[in-house]
Amino acid sequence: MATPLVVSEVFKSFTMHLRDGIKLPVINDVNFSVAGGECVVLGGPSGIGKSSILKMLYGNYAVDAGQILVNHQDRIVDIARADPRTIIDVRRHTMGYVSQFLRTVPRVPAVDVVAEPLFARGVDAAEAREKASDLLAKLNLPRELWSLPPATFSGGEQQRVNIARGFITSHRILLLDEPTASLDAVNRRVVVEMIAAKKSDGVALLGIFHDEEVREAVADRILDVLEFSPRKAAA
Ligand SMILES: Nc1ncnc2c1ncn2[C@@H]1O[C@H](COP(=O)(O)OP(=O)(O)OP(=O)(O)O)[C@@H](O)[C@H]1O
Repeated sequence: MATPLVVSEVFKSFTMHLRDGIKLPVINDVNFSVAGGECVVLGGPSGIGKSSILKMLYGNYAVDAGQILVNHQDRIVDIARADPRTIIDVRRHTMGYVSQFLRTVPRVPAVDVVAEPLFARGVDAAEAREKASDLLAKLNLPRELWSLPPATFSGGEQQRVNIARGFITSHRILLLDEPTASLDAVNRRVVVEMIAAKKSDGVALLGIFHDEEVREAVADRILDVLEFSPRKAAA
């Protein structure tokens, strides 16, 4: 089977249109791949470009040059050049993303927020809700919250809903942007176990973890993003 994710010669800069079009180079010549069953962690100092890399991979940020090759339903898709419809299809079937914050939808109960990626894939609603409930129980979200919209939940409760939503599918690639930032020690351990289970299932994981204990527990490899920094080249 082809490698799930291959990033090759990627460059990214931000153009500040309100500041005379000043160009801020962020990363140069990014090269790495993530194999199935592997968890690669993006490391390096604050502001070096870790989140920007994840956002490019997920198709949220444009890429100046290079390729982001994703093995999607037995063909290779280059996210750097894919049209929006293809990117939506890749997100639905192949590549998941757990951001640090939940984007809450008014009036939708937590259990349906979690089950939604399965609804989108045509899974039976009762089956999807059962799987969502299992994940919310595993993440110790109080049962009385499951039927409520998450808008008023605490930061850690919202983050657990977000993690459950990101982990509910069997996507072959999972991008994790600080998924444990607002969690207590017990729930951090649950997430570490959930990541280990994804690895055993052959999922390719790429994440940012500022918590050193979590990073050490999940990382097969730490990629120092400083290596790709234009600041390094200028030093
Ligand atoms: N949308 C944007 N527009 C302009 N500049 C941006 C944008 N997003 C990020 N940047 C800049 O790109 C650089 C890298 O930011 P990024 O968030 O990727 O870093 P990071 O390594 O994830 O940082 P941290 O560990 O603090 O979260 C920063 O200098 C940031 O200001």
